[in-house]
Amino acid sequence: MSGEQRELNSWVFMVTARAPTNIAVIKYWGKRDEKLILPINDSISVTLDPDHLSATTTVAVSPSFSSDRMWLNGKEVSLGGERYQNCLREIRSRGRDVVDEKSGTLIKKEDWQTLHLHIASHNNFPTAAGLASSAAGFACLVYALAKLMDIEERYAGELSAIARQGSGSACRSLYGGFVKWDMGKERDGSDSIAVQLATEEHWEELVILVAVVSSRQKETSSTTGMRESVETSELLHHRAQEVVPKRIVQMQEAIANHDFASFARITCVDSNQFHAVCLDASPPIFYMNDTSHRIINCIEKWNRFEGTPQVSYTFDAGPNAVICAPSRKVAGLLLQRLLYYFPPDSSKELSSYVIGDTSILGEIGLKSMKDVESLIAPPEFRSQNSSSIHPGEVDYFICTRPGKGPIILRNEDQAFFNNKTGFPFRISET
Ligand SMILES: Nc1ncnc2c1ncn2[C@@H]1O[C@H](COP(=O)(O)OP(=O)(O)OP(=O)(O)O)[C@@H](O)[C@H]1O
Ligand SMILES: C[C@@](O)(CCOP(=O)(O)OP(=O)(O)O)CC(=O)O
Repeated sequence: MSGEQRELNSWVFMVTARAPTNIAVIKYWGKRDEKLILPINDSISVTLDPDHLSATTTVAVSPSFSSDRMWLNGKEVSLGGERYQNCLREIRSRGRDVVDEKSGTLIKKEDWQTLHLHIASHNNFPTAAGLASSAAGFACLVYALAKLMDIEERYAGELSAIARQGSGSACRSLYGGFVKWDMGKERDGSDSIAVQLATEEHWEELVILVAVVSSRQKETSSTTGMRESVETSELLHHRAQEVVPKRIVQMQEAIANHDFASFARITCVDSNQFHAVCLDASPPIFYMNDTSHRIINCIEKWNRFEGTPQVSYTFDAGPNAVICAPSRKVAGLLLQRLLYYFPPDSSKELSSYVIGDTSILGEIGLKSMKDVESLIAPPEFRSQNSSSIHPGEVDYFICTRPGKGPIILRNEDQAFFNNKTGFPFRISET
């Protein structure tokens, strides 16, 4: 940095971005390189609407900062972990000369190595509950820092390869719509990148419903679960070598052709195989719980009753279900079923039980809990008794859809730092 800028130590330059989560329909499970986070198979995901599930991150740089610091959901967290350090190092090495137009400050590219960063991020959904907070979080961090440092990709997917080093699934959150993560072949991971298969508009009729079964932190992290599966499950190797390559081709075709029946079939069997791999690990890993199994049962029964898949289900490393319907009409039928089987416990209002894009509720005439109480058993369950109703087992539902990739939020009111000090407005005491 030049002499006169060194004296003007008061400037703060910052950028705020928002990035979505994604849900895998062909799962990533298993690494061939733990440090670079290189997978043993390709995967495909749908990006979820950031209005309902996303991370928002402000990154700031100032000569007045004495160290790199990060606040996650209002609480200071350490940036010392290898994954944060790898992302920061990769991003810093690509930083370019930047002029902050407001203050006229010039940051030279070599300054990025010595200037410290402040990072504040908030998720609009529970962190570490198996709702891919790390995917949205690392995608957002890398995207925001790339804007701050004016980084241009030297090859398509370069930013996704950096986000991947934060959390594998994060690479897919750099794009909207339908995304494939190519496992790649190179040892340095440069070809292990995300590629957009289709934008969110390509199949915008899809409706996605997340059943949040438990928002508590899970027992086995994805990272540990994957490592133990690679080390002990024979099924995992068969899956990666024989099964996934075929499914990737079939899934790409299903997405390209809006073929919901194939999309749903592959999504369900792939989720089930991923959980079978976890069960095949030694000791076995359980991510789904009884409620998850009941949700699967309810959907399988409905699909079989109709003779063709009405909706798909998939579960990541946790008990929450992500259910996909081909249209608003079918999503309405799905919601009626789910609210019938899994009503809230008596204390909850409908408006806090179903959140996100709740317009479908109105379309099916559900305005209050009274309407939910008067729902009748769906035809495929008419022969059963009331023991198939499980009040209070689902925390809440999020109604969403395929969504767009990361964006920059230009309104200064959306930043988490005071633009004079570069420190958070509010710091949580907890
Ligand atoms: N907004 C964020 N910005 C940066 N890092 C984040 C953010 N949110 C979460 N993380 C990181 O991700 C970690 C949680 O990741 P973890 O894999 O345990 O949960 P998850 O992503 O919710 O679940 P899964 O990846 O299994 O779907 C946090 O401890 C934190 O390090
Ligand atoms: C089940 C999954 O959600 C696993 C996600 O694993 P992570 O990306 O969280 O794991 P790390 O790379 O170790 O951070 C399937 C998927 O998203 O493809």
